[in-house]
Amino acid sequence: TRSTRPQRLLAAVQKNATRGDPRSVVRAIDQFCRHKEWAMNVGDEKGCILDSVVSEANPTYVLELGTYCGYSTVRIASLLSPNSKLITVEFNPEYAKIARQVIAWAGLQDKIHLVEGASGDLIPKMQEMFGVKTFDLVFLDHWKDRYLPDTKLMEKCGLLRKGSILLADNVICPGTPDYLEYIRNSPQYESQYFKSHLEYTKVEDGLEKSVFLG
Ligand SMILES: Cc1ncnc2c1ncn2[C@@H]1O[C@H](/C=C/CNC(=O)c2cc(-c3ccc(F)cc3)cc(O)c2O)[C@@H](O)[C@H]1O
Ligand SMILES: [Mg+2]
Repeated sequence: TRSTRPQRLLAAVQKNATRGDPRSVVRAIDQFCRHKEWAMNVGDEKGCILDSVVSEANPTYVLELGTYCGYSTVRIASLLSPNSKLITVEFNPEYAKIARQVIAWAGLQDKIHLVEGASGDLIPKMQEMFGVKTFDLVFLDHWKDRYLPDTKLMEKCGLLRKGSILLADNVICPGTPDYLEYIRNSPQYESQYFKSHLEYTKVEDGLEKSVFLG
């Protein structure tokens, strides 16, 4: 049977990236998506904004919602300090299988916990499963109608502390109107919009960075 796009993306990583070199994995995926097949990775332009937010936050515990093929997982983890951890949530087993191999090729499996399941089921278990108290940074990049309910769930579960950062992809395209409305009007968050473009295109998109004020 014909291969899937994630399988072809993984093959491009294994062909063009150097084992143990996360930046070469990121570059190989961007090349594949720009010149061969578009895929819904955060991409290189928004990826630079992601890099600066991660570097500035220097987080110990990071949560990513929506692993897909692991592009942003590798991009974020490559910037983390030695004893920090990235937990990434993915409910599609096929995507999880590909992402595990992309993460392994980058040599980042010791920094990353990929947990399979739905975010709504896993968020309430984060503390018991991983001994996490609160997350310093959350990257939201899963189904766009899940950003708001999962943010409310993280608040309810006490997973956010004063200064925790939420960084949301695609707030313009495909768009997350209910999330934007909530987060920009809530007195519990200080938000900032980083204008950019939809990965590998000239279409407008952007990231919304929101700091939880506690
Ligand atoms: C509740 C739950 N729990 C666990 N995993 C979950 C989950 N909900 C989704 N997932 C997982 O996360 C990824 C899904 C990502 C969804 N992202 C997008 O739809 C997306 C789309 C575009 C896009 C823009 C313009 C177009 F014309 C077409 C597509 C760009 C993007 O950057 C996107 O992120 C995928 O791996 C899915 O299995
Ligand atoms: Mg996205």
